[in-house]
Amino acid sequence: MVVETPQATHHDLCIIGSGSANSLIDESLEHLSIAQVERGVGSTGAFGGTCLNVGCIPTKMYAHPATLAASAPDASRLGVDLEFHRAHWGQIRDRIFGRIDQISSGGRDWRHQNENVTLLEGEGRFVDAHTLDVTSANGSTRRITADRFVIATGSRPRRLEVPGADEITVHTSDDIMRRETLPASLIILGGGFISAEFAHIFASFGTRVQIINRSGALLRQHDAEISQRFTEIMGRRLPVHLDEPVVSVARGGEGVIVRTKDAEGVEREHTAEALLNATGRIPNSDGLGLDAAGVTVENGRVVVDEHQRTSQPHIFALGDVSSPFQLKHVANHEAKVVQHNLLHSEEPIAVNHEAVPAAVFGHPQVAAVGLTESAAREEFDDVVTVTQPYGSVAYGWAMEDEDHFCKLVARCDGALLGAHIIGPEASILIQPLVQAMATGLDVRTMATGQYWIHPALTELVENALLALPVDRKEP
Ligand SMILES: Cc1cc2nc3c(=O)[nH]c(=O)nc-3n(C[C@H](O)[C@H](O)[C@H](O)COP(=O)(O)OP(=O)(O)OC[C@H]3O[C@@H](n4cnc5c(N)ncnc54)[C@H](O)[C@@H]3O)c2cc1C
Ligand SMILES: NC(=O)c1ccc[n+]([C@@H]2O[C@H](COP(=O)([O-])OP(=O)(O)OC[C@H]3O[C@@H](n4cnc5c(N)ncnc54)[C@H](O)[C@@H]3O)[C@@H](O)[C@H]2O)c1
Repeated sequence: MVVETPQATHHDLCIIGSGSANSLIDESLEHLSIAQVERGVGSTGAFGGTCLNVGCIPTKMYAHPATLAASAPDASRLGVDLEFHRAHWGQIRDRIFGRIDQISSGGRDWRHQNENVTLLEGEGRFVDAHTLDVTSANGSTRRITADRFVIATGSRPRRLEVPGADEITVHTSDDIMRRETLPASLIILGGGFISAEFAHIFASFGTRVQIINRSGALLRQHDAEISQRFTEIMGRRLPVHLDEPVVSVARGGEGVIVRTKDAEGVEREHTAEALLNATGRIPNSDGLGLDAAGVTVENGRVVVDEHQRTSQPHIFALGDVSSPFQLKHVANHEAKVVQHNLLHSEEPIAVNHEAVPAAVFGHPQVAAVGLTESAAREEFDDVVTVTQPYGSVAYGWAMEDEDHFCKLVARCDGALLGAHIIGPEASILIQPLVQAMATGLDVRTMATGQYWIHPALTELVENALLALPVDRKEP
């Protein structure tokens, strides 16, 4: 029920954010009066959050044509001459955002039509545990109160905090995809997911890309063998500067100059037309007035229990603002848990953060689930592993593959602890291994208890499972 007072409008539920929290609002919450607060994400201030507007979806819509463009050298190894002429950046960009922007604005219009939902377009900030001020772009503020809240404010790109950063254009994933032109050259700072995906996209389209990374390997959070192989392959494709922390940036050279200094004190200068900062994302917990609401924040993340409840039992949180995983499928799962717990507070369900997979849509792709070998060895003393090359199965012969592999980590009794794949279609090949971990299927039953289509690339997974030295007393 909406209650208007001279000071504030009261709602049953207030949801801050229109990303993953958007899926909370369906017919099951029709009986509630809901205020949804959204300030607009990215460079366009769009409705619908990161994944739709500036994250998963547009990046993969760029990565797919990039993979086509990058296939020419692979084809020539197989005796097929393909030639890459050029990427029509403007055409690709307009096709992608012509589709996405409509979905975003359609979602916003739909929300405005919902009878039980009031969409408040502005920045939310708690005044106390039940009161939120919403300040719109024109500076006007509306005050609302609510019985319960969901904080789903996501995360934002980390700012580059070195001298000179305020004087040049430092792109982030929020704005680089909407550039007017394809840059002739690009420096990418960071060696994680976003760096890997944008390096693939721009390098494939013909931009001279270089990566500058503070540490000694790319995708460092992955299993060490995967990280090492990915770093090697990227190093063959484009210049990768490792162990080079950035000390300053400036206008000059081809457009921007990035100065670095390594541990020995050696200073270097790199130049490119454009600069992309991809050094991580910060949860949007600051600026929300969470102190005033009595909501605990640790290391920037809103603290939640297994039911996604914050330190205030009537305030839930989900997604990048509170999750240890900044992944859309995790945020979606957490949203389902929150929805259930809003409706059934007497029988709350718990979140499941076991066997969370992730894929990097670079070239090559990388996909992983579960423990790395080193994490597994820290936890268990009977760890066995196998590293199975793509080139060891028939489809890998067809591809003349020499670079890529599947690595499995298990216990001697056949329990799968982790799976790591680098290579073509890794994001798809990982899924049966995710299923095995989620259902507790042991590696022998998985390998021998089903047909594996011959000679599909999935034989890579079958052979890796068969090669694992399980069922033995000793590792
Ligand atoms: C370039 C990129 C590529 C990615 N690719 C993938 C991928 O392939 N697969 C994958 O699983 N994950 C991917 N991710 C991660 C994924 O996008 C996020 O984990 C997910 O979108 C987080 O959802 P969320 O609901 O927590 O936040 P969001 O979707 O960001 O929603 C939060 C919303 O809250 C709004 N907001 C913030 N503060 C306030 C406030 N004070 N008042 C009002 N509104 C506010 C924001 O404007 C935003 O719309 C990618 C991320 C990026 C940046
Ligand atoms: N395919 C996907 O699922 C996908 C794609 C893109 C982003 N994401 C999500 O978004 C998150 C953010 O992506 P990201 O690539 O920005 O972060 P990341 O954590 O994957 O990588 C950040 C990189 O920046 C480096 N770094 C951090 N602080 C630095 C500093 N001060 N100076 C120099 N280097 C620094 C890190 O060492 C690392 O190499 C990812 O962790 C991921 O969860 C997912």
